[in-house]
Amino acid sequence: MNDVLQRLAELLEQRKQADPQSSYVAKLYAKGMDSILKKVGEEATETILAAKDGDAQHLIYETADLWFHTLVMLAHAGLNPQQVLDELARREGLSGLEEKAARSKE
Ligand SMILES: N=c1c2ncn([C@@H]3O[C@H](COP(=O)(O)OP(=O)(O)OP(=O)(O)O)[C@@H](O)[C@H]3O)c2ncn1[C@@H]1O[C@H](COP(=O)(O)O)[C@@H](O)[C@H]1O
Repeated sequence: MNDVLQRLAELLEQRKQADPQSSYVAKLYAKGMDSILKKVGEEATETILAAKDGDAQHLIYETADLWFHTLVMLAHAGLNPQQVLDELARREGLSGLEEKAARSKE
């Protein structure tokens, strides 16, 4: 896994024991999955708006916020980024149409 993702995933695990008063992530965990998902939705909307405004730095910043909140979501669900990377790796060998056909059989 990419070093930054690995370090962040480890930090997000450690934050499950942290005081919500001293940590943004611990505060999000304490609020629960619905609040985390609300942040994911807000950050997705902000990313879309940034993609449309044509400012590359703004788009990078908002995408980082979106990725970060999806990592918090995965951690709260007991999952880690490696599992998502493994799924992307599995798809590497398939064309988009093959992937679509495999999904329709599920
Ligand atoms: N990468 C991030 C990161 N990206 C974004 N954010 C926070 O996500 C929030 C983004 O939400 P908004 O843009 O809506 O801003 P906001 O109005 O302040 O957000 P809310 O308080 O309304 O939720 C901001 O508060 C940012 O500070 C992050 N907070 C933490 N991290 C990483 O997580 C680690 C642990 O953080 P703590 O738990 O706070 O120690 C940090 O060391 C960082 O590596």
